[in-house]
Amino acid sequence: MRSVTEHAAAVLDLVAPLPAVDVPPHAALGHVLAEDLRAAEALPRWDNSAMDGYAVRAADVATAEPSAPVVLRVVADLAAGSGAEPHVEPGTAARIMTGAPVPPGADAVVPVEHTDGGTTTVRVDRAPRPGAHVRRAGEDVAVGDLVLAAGTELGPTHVAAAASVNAGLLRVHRRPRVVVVSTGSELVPAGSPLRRGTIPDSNSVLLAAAAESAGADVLRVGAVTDDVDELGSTLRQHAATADLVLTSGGVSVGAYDVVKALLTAWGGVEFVAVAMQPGKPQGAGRLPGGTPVLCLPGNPVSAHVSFEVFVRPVLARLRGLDARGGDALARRTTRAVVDDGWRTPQGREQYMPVRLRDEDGVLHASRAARGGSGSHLVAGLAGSDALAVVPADVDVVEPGTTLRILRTDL
Ligand SMILES: Nc1nc2c(c(=O)[nH]1)N[C@H]1C(S)=C(S)[C@@H](COP(=O)(O)OP(=O)(O)OC[C@H]3O[C@@H](n4cnc5c(N)ncnc54)[C@H](O)[C@@H]3O)O[C@H]1N2
Ligand code: MOO
Repeated sequence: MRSVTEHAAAVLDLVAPLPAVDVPPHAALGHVLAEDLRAAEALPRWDNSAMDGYAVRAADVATAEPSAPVVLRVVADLAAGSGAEPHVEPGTAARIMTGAPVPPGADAVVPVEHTDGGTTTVRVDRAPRPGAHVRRAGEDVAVGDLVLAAGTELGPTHVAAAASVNAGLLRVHRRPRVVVVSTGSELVPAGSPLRRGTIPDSNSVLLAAAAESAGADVLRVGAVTDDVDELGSTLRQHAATADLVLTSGGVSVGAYDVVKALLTAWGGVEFVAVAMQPGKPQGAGRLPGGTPVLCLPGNPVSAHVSFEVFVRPVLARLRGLDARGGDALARRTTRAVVDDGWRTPQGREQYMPVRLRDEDGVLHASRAARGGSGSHLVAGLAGSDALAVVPADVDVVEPGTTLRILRTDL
């Protein structure tokens, strides 16, 4: 049997970061930056007012107080957006709004509350310190500063930072296009009438949602029957447009295990037993045109675990997250104390769906489904927010043990 680490490395080797494309900041959410973004403009671009009020020479009003106000002549009215550059000579002021460039000569802003609000002359009754309420050019970033590093997964604050330095386009990795196919003659779309023997296809729904939440654009083909020709034409039809194809089901030793039968005949895909539970039977390789394909086991919990352990890191690499040098999986791991014990198969690393609870800053994990580790317990899976990882050489997990936790809720 192949270890989890070996199989994870083998599937990662199938892909490389996708090429870069240019997208505007408002469309860049969730993309990964392909190049450093440096500031072409300082931010703020010019000294500007932090208050609605009057731009003054601080020395002119140094003695101002309510009982002895200083009167200045108002020489300009500067709204935000005004490009005017009036010179504020001694004895004068410019009315100014928040965000407007501070005019030459002025070195402080007096908030309107400390004046009479006049438009031809203004009475100032409080002395500002020099520099008061002036936002300095370049105090946020200077020209040439690094704003966002290559490899950053762009969230709302990142795209805002890019827009604020006036980036019209961002160089990001293209999002992966993932095709999801379920196999099994027992499968019908959720919501269809069921008869004895048929079940709803939950894996294509699971895997499509998981891939989308991991930053992919997904085409969910749905379910095909255990017919080699049907699967073959479906894969041929969609492989050309995909960066990654995910199948579920049909990879073990059954008489109708169609994925294994077809892709073994096509060549290019290796079917292996991985020392894990669930998720033992796995296929990985390439379709005839070269598109990477990962063939996950059909049991729903096995498909979920396989996605989290093998597919999510593959999507991270396609998206360009490698550039950060981090392991996509490592960032999602933590440790927790197990509340309930259970038996585990020896020689296979176990991934147990658990629910996490914070108790005085210590993370606790308990099994999410009453039945425990059964790889068919798909509804119970919805009550889990992580997978507890039990090392292969352990056969009993005692309550109170600390285990590595792979979070699936982040
Ligand atoms: N004789 C053996 N039988 C099995 C072995 C084995 O080693 N020897 N391994 C078991 C393990 S472990 C797993 S995991 C499964 C994997 O089998 P397949 O990938 O071939 O999956 P299927 O047989 O197609 O389906 C398994 C199970 O999952 C249900 N299923 C499949 N697809 C879906 C779907 N899209 N939505 C919901 N449920 C799905 C299917 O109805 C079966 O109940 O093999 C074991 N058997
Ligand atoms: O390995 Mo299977 O994936 O246990 O249910």
